[in-house]
Amino acid sequence: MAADTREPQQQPNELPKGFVIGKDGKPCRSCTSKKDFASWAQMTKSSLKSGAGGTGAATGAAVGAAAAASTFSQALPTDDCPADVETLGRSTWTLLHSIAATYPKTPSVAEQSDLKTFMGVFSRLYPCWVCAEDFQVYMQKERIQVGSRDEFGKWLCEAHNAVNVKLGKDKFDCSKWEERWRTGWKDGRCD
Ligand SMILES: Cc1cc2nc3c(=O)[nH]c(=O)nc-3n(C[C@H](O)[C@H](O)[C@H](O)COP(=O)(O)OP(=O)(O)OC[C@H]3O[C@@H](n4cnc5c(N)ncnc54)[C@H](O)[C@@H]3O)c2cc1C
Repeated sequence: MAADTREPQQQPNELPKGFVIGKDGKPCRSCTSKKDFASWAQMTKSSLKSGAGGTGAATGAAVGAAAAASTFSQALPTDDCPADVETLGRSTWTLLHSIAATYPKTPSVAEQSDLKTFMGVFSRLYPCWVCAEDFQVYMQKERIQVGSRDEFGKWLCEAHNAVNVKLGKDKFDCSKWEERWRTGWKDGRCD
């Protein structure tokens, strides 16, 4: 889902849609879904077998990917593998929305400052670099709201929705963010 054509462009000509190379020129697991990574492994293995590789850095990336991806694809049914873009995303949203859920209703100046700092650093360190770049742009456009739990919760919900829209998913109803992440649903299914 994280298909991206931005720099670095050290990719062989034919890549499965959604496969992303990291800034180090190697396959970026945390930017790519398991499915796309496995497709890349198959393609790379076949192309290496037939002797039709790319050149220079692209070939290096391909060889690295073949080795990494063959292990990765064999290990698909287990959970103890490096996170792909979806597992990483799901876990991260859980952390972020849970931070919103426990953020004070009336935060102190220090708490507001901590949250701003955390989110700024987070947006630079997020392991999927294409996701991180877009999130930084989002944060520049939509200034973070940290004045209260509800303010931050809704800001984060809208930020998550921006990613949902980018990925072609439905928007979440942000009036329900607390039910989803703090109180549990009114129908009692979380009790
Ligand atoms: C900062 C960030 C940027 C990302 N950028 C990309 C990207 O560029 N490309 C890419 O492929 N993936 C990206 N991801 C990952 C992506 O957002 C998803 O996490 C991943 O695709 C798995 O999606 P999912 O359908 O399991 O649900 P997720 O989107 O992970 O959501 C988890 C749960 O949160 C709830 N939820 C959904 N929307 C909202 C909302 N708006 N507010 C509150 N709760 C909500 C739902 O109950 C859902 O099941 C990013 C993740 C993060 C944290």
